[in-house]
Amino acid sequence: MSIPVSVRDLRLHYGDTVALDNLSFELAGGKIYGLLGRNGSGKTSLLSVLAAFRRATGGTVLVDGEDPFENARVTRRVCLIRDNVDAEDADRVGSVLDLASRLRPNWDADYASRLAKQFDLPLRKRVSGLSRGGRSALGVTLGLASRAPLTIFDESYLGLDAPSRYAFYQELIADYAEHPRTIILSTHLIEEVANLFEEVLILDRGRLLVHEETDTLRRRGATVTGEATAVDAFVAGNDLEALGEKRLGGTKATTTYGALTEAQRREAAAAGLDLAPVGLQDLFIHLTASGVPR
Ligand SMILES: Nc1ncnc2c1ncn2[C@@H]1O[C@H](COP(=O)(O)OP(=O)(O)OP(=O)(O)O)[C@@H](O)[C@H]1O
Repeated sequence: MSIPVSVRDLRLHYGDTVALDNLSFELAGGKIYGLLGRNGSGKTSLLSVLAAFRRATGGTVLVDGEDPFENARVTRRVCLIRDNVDAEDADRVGSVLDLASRLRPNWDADYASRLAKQFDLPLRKRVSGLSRGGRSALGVTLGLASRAPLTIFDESYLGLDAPSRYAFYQELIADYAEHPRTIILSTHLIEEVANLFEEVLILDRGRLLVHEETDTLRRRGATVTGEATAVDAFVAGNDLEALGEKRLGGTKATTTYGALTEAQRREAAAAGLDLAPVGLQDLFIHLTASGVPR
């Protein structure tokens, strides 16, 4: 039920603004992908092209092997949930779900009802009367219950409060395990969702900066923890770039950038230091900071 995505030399311009600049990548599908990037890096533009909401200026986009633009066979199998959920303001929430049940081939009505209850969706209320959290809850319900082979959440759950966001993450993982599909999440809440991502793409000013498995990406850095002087000696002795540090009494944890060699790992162990993969957010901040050599 999952579908692959292939992007070659994709360009998208809005007048003089270059939103996407020769992007190329392949998603095999059947995974949860994280799409990260600073404000204005092109995430929404990319996702809009994948879901055929916009036509590319140049390059090739294949979703399940076909150009998605004005291609109903593909678009009915792609569900993009945007920040401000696409629903008529005058419609009642219940009618929006009804409409989705008619448009979405894999719609699961029982699951939609269960999600509506879980997220306290007021079915009789008009969309215009929903709070920001209510709009996000509607988006999440539409996105999950659609079970579209390519499901995309573009920051659409950020209006939910923390308990509801965690409920969404749990639902996503549980439903994805039972009904595997290709899922892309764009987010600024990196640490919260990092564990969901099997692969991560980072956009930077319209270009693809990183496309890697999450575990591989995390090994681009390390958190070195132990007795403070030993940590400092290890970091300085190996000429490691420190991204940040935390101290607690005589103990220190320094986040470093750069993959460690086996010899360095052995040296750390011999010095009584613990090594852990680095947090995705720390890496993201480092990689997308202006002035950092790439
Ligand atoms: N409709 C539009 N008209 C003109 N420029 C646009 C339009 N939509 C986006 N842009 C520009 O294209 C670039 C990419 O924007 P996009 O919304 O895709 O980025 P984003 O990564 O989703 O940003 P954010 O994280 O802030 O939502 C930005 O420079 C933005 O100003």
